[in-house]
Order: sequence, then C-alpha cells, then structure tokens
Amino acid sequence: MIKRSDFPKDFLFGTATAAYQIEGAAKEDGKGPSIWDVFSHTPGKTFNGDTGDIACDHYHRFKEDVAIMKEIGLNAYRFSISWPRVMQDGKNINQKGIDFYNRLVDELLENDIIPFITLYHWDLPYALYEKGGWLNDDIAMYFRAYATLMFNELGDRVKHWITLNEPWCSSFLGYFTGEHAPGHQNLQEALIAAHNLLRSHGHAVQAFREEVRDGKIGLTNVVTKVEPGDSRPESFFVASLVDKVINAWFHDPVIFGKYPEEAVKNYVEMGLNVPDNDFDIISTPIDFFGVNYYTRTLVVFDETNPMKFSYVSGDLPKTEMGWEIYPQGLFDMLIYLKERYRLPLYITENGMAGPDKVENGKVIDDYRIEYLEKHFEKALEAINAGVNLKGYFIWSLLDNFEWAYGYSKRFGIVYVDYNTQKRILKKSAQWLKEFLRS
Ligand SMILES: CO[C@H](O)c1c[n+]2c([nH]1)[C@H](O)[C@@H](O)[C@H](O)[C@H]2CO
Repeated sequence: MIKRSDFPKDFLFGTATAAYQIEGAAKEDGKGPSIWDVFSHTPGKTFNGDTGDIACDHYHRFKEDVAIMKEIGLNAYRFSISWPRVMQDGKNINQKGIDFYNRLVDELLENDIIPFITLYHWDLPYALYEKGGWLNDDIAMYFRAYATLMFNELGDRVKHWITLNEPWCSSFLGYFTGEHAPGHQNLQEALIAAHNLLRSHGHAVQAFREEVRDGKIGLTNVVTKVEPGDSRPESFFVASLVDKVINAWFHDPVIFGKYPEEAVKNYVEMGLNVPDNDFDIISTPIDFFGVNYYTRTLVVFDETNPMKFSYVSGDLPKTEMGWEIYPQGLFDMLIYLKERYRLPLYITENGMAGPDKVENGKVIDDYRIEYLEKHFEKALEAINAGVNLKGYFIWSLLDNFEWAYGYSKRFGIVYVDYNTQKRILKKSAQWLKEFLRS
C-alpha cells in the first residue's frame, strides 16, 4: 500500500479547479462576459442548457472551500483567474474582481496552502472575441497586459504560475470540432488560434521574468498515451501523427522553437497554412510543464475521414466520461516528457468522473480511491525512475461545471449539491486525508 512518506518530503499534493467551472457570480462586481458565458447560454451547446452562472458559488464560498482543503491536509491548490472578472472587456481594470483573488490568495496562504495560478483556463473576455479573439494576432498583447497586471497584483505572494491550460483544447475543440467555445469548425482557424495561444504564452513568460523575479512559470498541456487501435501499419502511422499533434504540437515550439515536422508536413499536404512567426518569443525559457493526464487515446486508420483517422474505444474499464482507466499511460508519458524536454513536471490534473450518489448522507466512491491509488503508484514509479515530478493536483476539489457536459459529470473528491450548495466530503476525500498522513 503506497504511503505519503514514499514521496519526496517537499512533494506537493493539491487539487485543481478553474474559474468558470466553480466561481459562479457570472455578472457580479463588474465581471464581464466570457466566451463560455455566451456559449453556455446558446441553446444546444451544453447538456441540459447548463451554464456557469452559479456553478459551485465559489466566489462567495471560497473560505469554506479553503477550509475543506486544509481539513484534508492538502498543501497546494491550482486555480484559474477569470480574465473578464479582472478586465471586463479585456482591457479596463476591474478592482473588485482583483480584490476577490487577493482575498482567495490570502486565505490560502493563511492556511499554509501554496497557490498555483492558471492565467487562462478557456474563459476569454467576449469583448476580445468580438475583436477576433485567438484569431487576432493582437491578442498576444492583450494577454501580456493581463498577465502583467496579475503578476503585479499577486506576484508578491504567488510564486507558481501557469500561462495557459491546454491550448490544444482552446484551439482544436474551440475552433475545429466546435465542442467548446467559441464553437467554430475550421481547421485553419484552429492552427491560427493555436499559434496565437503559443505567442501569448511566450509574451506572458517574458513579462513574468520582468515582474516576478523569484517565481516559477510553466505551461499545462493535455498529455495522453496515443496508441493504434488495431494492428494495421496505417493505424500505427496515424497514431504517430495524432501523437505529434496532441503531445508535441504545444510542447515542441516552447522548447525547440518549432512545430513537429511530421505534423507540419501533414497539414501542408492538406493545403493548410501553418504559422511560423515569433518562435523566438514562444520559446522563451520556462521552468516546468504541467501535465494533465486522464487516459489513453486509441486511433485507427480511416480513409473515409479527411484526417485519415478515427478515435476508437478500448476494452479497459472506463469512467463516466467513457475514458479508459490506464495508469500505465501516466508513467509512460512522464518518462516521455522527461526524456524529450528535460524540464521539471507537475501533474496539474488527474482524476475521474464517477457515478457519485449521496446515500445516507455519504458518497461511497471506492472506484475513485482505486483510480487515484493506481495513478499515485505510477507517479511514484516515475519519480523512482528519475522523473523530476514535483507535485500532483487532483482534478478536482469540487464537482463542477464540466463544460459541454454541464453538471452531468462529477469529478470532485467533494460532492456538491447544486440545489443547496452543500459540500459533502466523499469517501475519496477521507481516504486522501488518511493518505496524506501516512
Ligand atoms: C482528456 O482530458 C483533458 O486532458 C482534460 C480533462 N479536463 C480538462 N482537460 C480541463 O482542464 C478541465 O477543465 C476539465 O474539467 C477536466 C475534466 O474533463
């Protein structure tokens, strides 16, 4: 049985959340609309028409939520800042919004919890979307100004920053598949958005070096073990390409100053233009990568698809998201990232959606305890294999707004009754509390 004492003494165990998924107060104290406020209010875009208008009401209940982290014994907390809450139109400063984050940071520090801030977790100010959003090259300057503001406001107390959460999702789900805000379906736009997200990342890192000299800054990406779903050589080929797009497209430019050539060639052969400017800014040195790992990805060759591949579902046990439970993939990808990029790593998200039900006032989520235990074991195995892994943030502290799935998927170690906003520590939270003392 794995114990906390098996991990390095200074290893961080935390939970992760995001502003739009938990805060609520969507129009309070001067907050402006984000693309997710508009997208979730657009009929048909989210399960049941769910929105983040109230969510977990964390904007008003943050002290209670910090107290829960403290009770469990967590020593770190990753959260995101709502850009339109602190700059309603992406430009003008909203002091009331900034004051909320000052209160949250102070509450965390008073409870000996280290804050990790994500500057962008998908909630772009709608006013900037109306100026072209991630398709407008000027967005990098707006993002730099926003980042500089937050570094100046919180950088005296917050020493760990993440520029972007999963730019792959923001660009490919937001501009190609259309599953996420702003709901475009254009692969060329996705490539332009991806590049402007990376340019914005680079500008924020440059601003950070000027404003917070004693801090650490990184980038969090989707990381998934991509494998062929059958034994055809063509499937091995497309799996290698998909691997480059998901696992290298947003890592390579930041470290090597260029996109993975195989993937560039594939896009060019499709008649697409791959942006190639500002790689010197994009590759401004960072201090760590954040790793969001949940599952593996199986792909097969599919000539009926313009992209020549299709996702397929594997035979392993799955979570409520339909994602296979595959802890070995975490180990494999941590080793891959270490050997390719040689940077310190934090697991900035790992967790599962479960069929969580309240019975007699309790939520018995043994499946989540098993999931976490198996992934903790693989993280420790990676550390013992030489990976410089410095922390692990469980997704998530609270059940929350799961984007297009609305409130139908529960990832929290703490159950949220959305009718009453009552929090109930699930069995997994109790297990974690014991683990952190072991
Ligand atoms: C393949 O999973 C992705 O890496 C991923 C999973 N998740 C994420 N990214 C996002 O960062 C969170 O906002 C989601 O709530 C969370 C759970 O879906």
